[in-house]
Amino acid sequence: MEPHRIPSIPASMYYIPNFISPDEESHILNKIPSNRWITLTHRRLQSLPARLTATNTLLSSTPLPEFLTTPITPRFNGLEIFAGAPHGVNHCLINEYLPGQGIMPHEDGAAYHPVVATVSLGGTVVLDVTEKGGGSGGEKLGKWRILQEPRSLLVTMGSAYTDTLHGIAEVHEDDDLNAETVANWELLGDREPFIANGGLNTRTTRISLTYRDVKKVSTIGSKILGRGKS
Ligand SMILES: O=C(O)CCC(=O)C(=O)O
Ligand SMILES: [Fe+2]
Repeated sequence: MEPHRIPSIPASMYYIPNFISPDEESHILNKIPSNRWITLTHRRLQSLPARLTATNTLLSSTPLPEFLTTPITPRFNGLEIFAGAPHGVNHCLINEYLPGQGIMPHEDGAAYHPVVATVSLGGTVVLDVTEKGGGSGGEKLGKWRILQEPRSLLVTMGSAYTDTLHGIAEVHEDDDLNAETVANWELLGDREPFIANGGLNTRTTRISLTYRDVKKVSTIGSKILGRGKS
């Protein structure tokens, strides 16, 4: 993973362009169920294999569907991305953003083992990453921009997971994209379109798959079956 590390960001974020092929990308896009979207004001999403409960518990005995695991999760294993996670990947959030849509700056929090792996499909966006404030005000907080190309993988772990917020601006264009302003510029699969376009990225529909390990998994199913005792 070391060659993929994004420099300048707190440890650790990694960016891998072309993590999946164009054929794999269209296969996944075709398999996303059209009738399972949960519509929010600024985007829509699917939470698989189930939504977390109010206590952030994954209450499901169904594994992730095949289109989300093949070929992606074996590649995570090859890179040992979830090697330290108690369950490995057990959850995936599918987010869809139309041009002009985004997500407010937030942290993913303690419900998950502190590793997120994001596969991007469709369009390109800038993810804004900011250092969390210490509270006293005054101090200069770190800010970084990560350009996420379609078919790329972004991995966030460690203090990048615990000490920063991430968000996507609600814009139709990302501008001023260059070596000075984009933290993963040298790691991009293809910088040419942004250079040719004067540092602009025109948003098109983007779908992201965020893979995680939900820490609390209910054993209710196995209790019902009388297999819960260990
Ligand atoms: O779409 C993305 O890349 C980010 C999604 C996100 O931050 C989340 O689902 O928590
Ligand atoms: Fe997030």
